[in-house]
Amino acid sequence: MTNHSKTIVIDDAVPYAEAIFSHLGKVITLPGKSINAQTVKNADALIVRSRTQVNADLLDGSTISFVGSTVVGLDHIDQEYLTNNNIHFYSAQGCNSNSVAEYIITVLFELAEKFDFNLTDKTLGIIGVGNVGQKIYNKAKLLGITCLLNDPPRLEKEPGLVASDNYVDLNQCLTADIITVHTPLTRNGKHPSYNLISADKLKQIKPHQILINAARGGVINEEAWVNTNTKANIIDCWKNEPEINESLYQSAYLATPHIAGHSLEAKVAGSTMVYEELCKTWNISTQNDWMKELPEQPNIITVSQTNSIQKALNEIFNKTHDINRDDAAIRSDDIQKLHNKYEKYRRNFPIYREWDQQRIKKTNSQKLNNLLKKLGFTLV
Ligand SMILES: NC(=O)c1ccc[n+]([C@@H]2O[C@H](COP(=O)([O-])OP(=O)(O)OC[C@H]3O[C@@H](n4cnc5c(N)ncnc54)[C@H](O)[C@@H]3O)[C@@H](O)[C@H]2O)c1
Ligand SMILES: O=C(O)[C@H](O)[C@H](O)COP(=O)(O)O
Repeated sequence: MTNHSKTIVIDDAVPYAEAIFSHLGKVITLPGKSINAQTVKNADALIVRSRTQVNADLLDGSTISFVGSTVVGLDHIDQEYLTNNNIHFYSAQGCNSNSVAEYIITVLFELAEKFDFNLTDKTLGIIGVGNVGQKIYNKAKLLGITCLLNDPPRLEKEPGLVASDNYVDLNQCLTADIITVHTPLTRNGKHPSYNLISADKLKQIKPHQILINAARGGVINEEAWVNTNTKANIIDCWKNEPEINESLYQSAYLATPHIAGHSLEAKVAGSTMVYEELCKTWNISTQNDWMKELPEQPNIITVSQTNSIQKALNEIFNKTHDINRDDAAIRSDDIQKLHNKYEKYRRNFPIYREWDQQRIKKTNSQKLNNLLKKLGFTLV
């Protein structure tokens, strides 16, 4: 039964918002950017993704006592303000890490195909080995890709990692053939990540190297990146989205509109994690009736050839999430059109499912079948 005494304002990009949250109170859904002081003034809970700045300007004078974020990045949340004002805050850490890891692995296989190299001959540098970075590392290891890892804050907490894994300093990590960044965007503290790959650091990059940013705009210095000669730039996260830097955009071999974490599983995990926390906070039992709204399993994937495992995997990854389609969807030489398409496409992003939801028709290669199982696919 709906509790009409409570009001919950929710970003309308939170999937199944009405179905999941409506038994807890009156649900008001709004585009994240349209959530303002007026719309939250008399509400009890606010549930955002990344497009709402949560701070004193938004919440001063409101009745909000719970803020939930169904995404991971925290750079849009003034957590100190929330603590000081006794507002309960919860964010769905880890909810989309597998989605981003699958995006990166898909990108790697696409690059290998395009530039005709063998991934097992390359090194992959992972900067930031948290939920996302660790999953990329685990998958890369299964696929025989050599990794260099960099995460000074994690090493301080777990010094034993140096001995057991390929942890290196940033300069060494920047020698990898392919470098991918997965730190949060932070400007303070002992290890700020803003401008981590600075103009100076970019001078170390050689023309055979590939740079990927699916973390946040600003971790790699964009102004210097535009003028850095690389083999390819892959960019999912940008400064000033959706008004992204035109020259950097044109330099990108693959440019996607901040969708690496947008699998259906990731979005649903973000929503349900916040939902469970809100139920706990309000001391209300959870319900799962809304789950009947989830779409059916995707169709079975068939692989057209198995002579090359790398090519077969590229085909399969592309069939689960077509990253070239995401790039093409926003491509435009007219920067204004690009900016418009950017936000529109990500807000209406086509549903895709993670590997563990996918069924593959058993191939005639036992090695490929084993690898697919280890990567989470079901063979039928
Ligand atoms: N493109 C997308 O759709 C998408 C999706 C999810 C997350 N993200 C971004 O990726 C970031 C990472 O996500 P996560 O779930 O792995 O977060 P996480 O907190 O689990 O991991 C971040 C890791 O980065 C490390 N780190 C912090 N500062 C560092 C520094 N200066 N140098 C090296 N390592 C550093 C931390 O120690 C931690 O291990 C998020 O904060 C978010 O901004 C983007
Ligand atoms: O930080 C995160 O979790 C991701 O960047 C997330 O995918 C972004 O959320 P969105 O912009 O879709 O609201």
